[in-house]
Amino acid sequence: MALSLSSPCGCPSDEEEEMAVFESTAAEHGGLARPGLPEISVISPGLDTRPSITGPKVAVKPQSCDEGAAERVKVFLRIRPLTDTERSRGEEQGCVAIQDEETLLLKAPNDSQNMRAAERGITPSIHKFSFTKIFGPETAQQQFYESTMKAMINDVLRGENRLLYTYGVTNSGKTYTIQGSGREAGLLPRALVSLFRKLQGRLYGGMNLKPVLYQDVRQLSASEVKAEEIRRNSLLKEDGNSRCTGTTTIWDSGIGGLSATTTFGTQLEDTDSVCLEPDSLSHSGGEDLEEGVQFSIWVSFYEIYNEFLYDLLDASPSQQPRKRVTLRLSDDKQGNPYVKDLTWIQIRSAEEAWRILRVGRRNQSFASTHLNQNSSRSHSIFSLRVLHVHPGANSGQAMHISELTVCDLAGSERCKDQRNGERMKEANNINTSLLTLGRCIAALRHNQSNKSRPPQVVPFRDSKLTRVLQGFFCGRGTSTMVVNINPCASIYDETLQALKFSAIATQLVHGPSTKTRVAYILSLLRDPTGNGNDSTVMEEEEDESDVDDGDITMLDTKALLQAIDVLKREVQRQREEKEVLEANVREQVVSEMMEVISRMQDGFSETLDAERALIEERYEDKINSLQKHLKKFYTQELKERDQEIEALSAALEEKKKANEAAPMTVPPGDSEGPRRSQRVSTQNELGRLRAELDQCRAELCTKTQEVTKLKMQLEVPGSAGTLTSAADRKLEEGQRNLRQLRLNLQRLGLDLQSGERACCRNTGGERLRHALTAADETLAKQGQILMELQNDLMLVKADLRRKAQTLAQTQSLPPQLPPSGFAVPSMPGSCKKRGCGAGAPSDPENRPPQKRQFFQSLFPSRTPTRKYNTRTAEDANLTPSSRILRSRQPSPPPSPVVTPRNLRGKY
Ligand SMILES: Nc1ncnc2c1ncn2[C@@H]1O[C@H](COP(=O)(O)OP(=O)(O)OP(=O)(O)O)[C@@H](O)[C@H]1O
Repeated sequence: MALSLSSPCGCPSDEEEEMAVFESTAAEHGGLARPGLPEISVISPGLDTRPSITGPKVAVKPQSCDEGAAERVKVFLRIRPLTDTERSRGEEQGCVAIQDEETLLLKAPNDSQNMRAAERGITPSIHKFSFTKIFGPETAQQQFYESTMKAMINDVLRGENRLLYTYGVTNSGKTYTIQGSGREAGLLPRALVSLFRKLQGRLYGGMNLKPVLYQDVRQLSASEVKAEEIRRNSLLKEDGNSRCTGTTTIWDSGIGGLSATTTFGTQLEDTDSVCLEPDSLSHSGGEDLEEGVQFSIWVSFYEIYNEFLYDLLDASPSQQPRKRVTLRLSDDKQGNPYVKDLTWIQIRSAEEAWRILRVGRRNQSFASTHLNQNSSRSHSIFSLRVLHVHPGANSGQAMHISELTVCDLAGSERCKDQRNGERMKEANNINTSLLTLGRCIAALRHNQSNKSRPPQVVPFRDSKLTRVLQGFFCGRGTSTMVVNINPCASIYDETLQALKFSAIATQLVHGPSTKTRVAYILSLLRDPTGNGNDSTVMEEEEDESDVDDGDITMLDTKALLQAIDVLKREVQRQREEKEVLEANVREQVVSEMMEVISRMQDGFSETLDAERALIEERYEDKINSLQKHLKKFYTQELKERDQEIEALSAALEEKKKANEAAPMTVPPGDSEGPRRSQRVSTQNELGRLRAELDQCRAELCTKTQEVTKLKMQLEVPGSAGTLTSAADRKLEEGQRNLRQLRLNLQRLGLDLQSGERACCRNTGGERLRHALTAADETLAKQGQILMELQNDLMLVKADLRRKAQTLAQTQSLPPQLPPSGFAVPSMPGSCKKRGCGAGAPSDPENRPPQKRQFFQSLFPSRTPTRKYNTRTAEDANLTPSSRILRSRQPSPPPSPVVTPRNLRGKY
């Protein structure tokens, strides 16, 4: 698994530093993931904690080479356990894994946005984070307190300012961590108990010293003290009243510390019933406290709700609900922000502190959201100020003031998940202030790591939250962050964003006091070039003349005008810087978009290719099946044709044999003349039909070749659609031709059959005439083929007419006619064929009796007076059909005149 780049020396360059911040904060601060991301992103607190390319990350304890001994901001991670309901919902998918005490692995579940982005190659699916310490779900409250907050109490009592704030997605356990639930007291009650145990016997008895402004102390007059006393008592009474009206209230601040069990009919029920086990707090005395100093403890509690500040300890004597008064934020002379008119209550025990806290919690904004039944809709800030009072000093003079602030931030959440308009507005405000906090931390980090460059303006003023916490980030105290996460898979993406945010905080160091705005302006006046390279000098100067430097009213008009000029230049410079930055960002956006588009293009063309291949495959299958069917069909057709042809050939052959055998069996005689001539004529006809059959065969062969050619064309791949349609057309044409051929063949077959029938019946004149008439009709139907026959027929008819006329003329001249044996020369051929010629056998024995009778009855008056044993030239020119027709013509009757009409009537 590849890891992100590392610097082997452990001291990264400015660019690398920026990159680390960019990588860890890109998503929530509008940054961009860079192309070519590794599979795993590594986000670690140490500037010198660098992942190795070849091996696993080696976490090195923070030791910056250029930051000396500056202490790093502590960021603790706490993972809350899954509830039974969450388990049953299948939220446990192992997306949060503790690698060691400092390293956490986040693996994107399948249905997360992060996984979808990872699948597109935009971001890694596994993230590695490092923290000061990681606490798993099994961590007890006491253990967590000891590792995180216990030391802070000592620091505060030593006079230092400390901030602890929780950060995380909604329902991740922030309130549980700060306040606790049920018997599991959180950090704050434990800290209060611990503090007062340390201060046993060291509390300042008076109430005349009160914290004011940012960190000032004011001596109160007697009447003011009285007013303070009344306010304090009323608050404690309020808590008492609440307890009395509740069903069960037990408050015990006995030896074991603080314990309370309260059951209210409100949503605060759980959090109000916090208790500490007697043995959970080890005794820790105040041995290390400054000798002789007494301590006065004051607390305040307020919330930032929808960017408005509300005092949670603003006791209402009437107990009637009234419109809440918003508080204002002001700056003191040094430009330090403070909450104006905030209620500060002096407390003398942990019990009192806790009771005050409970009163405040009752005023706090909670609501039920889809993720948390009792969700904090505001950032709540509980502050505890410790006045270090020197007994030797003038009455009421505080030697020093220190502060412990515990901030329970509202959980970040997706606005779109909120269905209620009010909840959505709250979520929006929460997210905006958290975003500003992130931007402040990022700017601070940038300024710390890029000292050679002009400092960025830290946008503390952009939200109320960052303004009130500003001092802790600017050197007037230190901050500790507790990141709470919920290991549910369904909120993985939000958890990832929260961790990325916290990753920047892990890179912060507790620097010396940074400049306030006034101080910043003054520094610019001292160094009009605005290089900002005077941090060390400024810090030293600030220490010496803090008050003087902060008073901008000391400057005269000229200096102020000069300051304005310098500021204008600074604004111009920063604007240019931003423009360059924007151009870079745009460039990166464009290049990344281009990459995404090209990836999409690749994807589309791949899909297109696959589709094309699929369609081609389908069409090839279709063509193959079409070819198969056509092949089958034509094979069948050819087979049938072959069979028909074979049958016809066999019939022809048989007929041929029969015809060849006929002259040998039939003895020559007078009556055989016409039969033979008819047979010859029929044979000729058959010969002609055979020739036609051969021609048809040849045609069939050609068609078969065409079909084969078509088949071959069908087998040629490519341009399937056109080829198929062309093949279809050709095949249809071929089929039509074949059908035509089949018809022709059938006709020919019929002709042959009728010819054969005629041949068989050539002994019966009438039947022969009928057969020939039928053949004639059949032949007449063959338009083109019989055209010639028709012509011939016309010729023959013309000839007959002529002969009939000649005959008529001859009969009208009796003396010129031969006496006997001379027949009318009407149709020599036909006479010859029908046995009327001189060469015809006259012996009645040689003729078949029935046939001779038939001929005699047919031609009763004819005598073979004239021989037609030789063919005339006219005969030689006759076509077979003409000859058949002539043979069909009977001998002229003995009537004196034979007209063509009469002859035609015979037919
Ligand atoms: N470490 C823990 N052990 C047991 N239960 C816990 C733990 N952390 C949180 N819970 C439980 O999880 C639920 C949500 O916790 P909590 O209300 O503290 O979340 P939150 O982060 O403050 O939410 P929001 O931001 O919405 O106020 C509570 O029921 C709480 O008791």
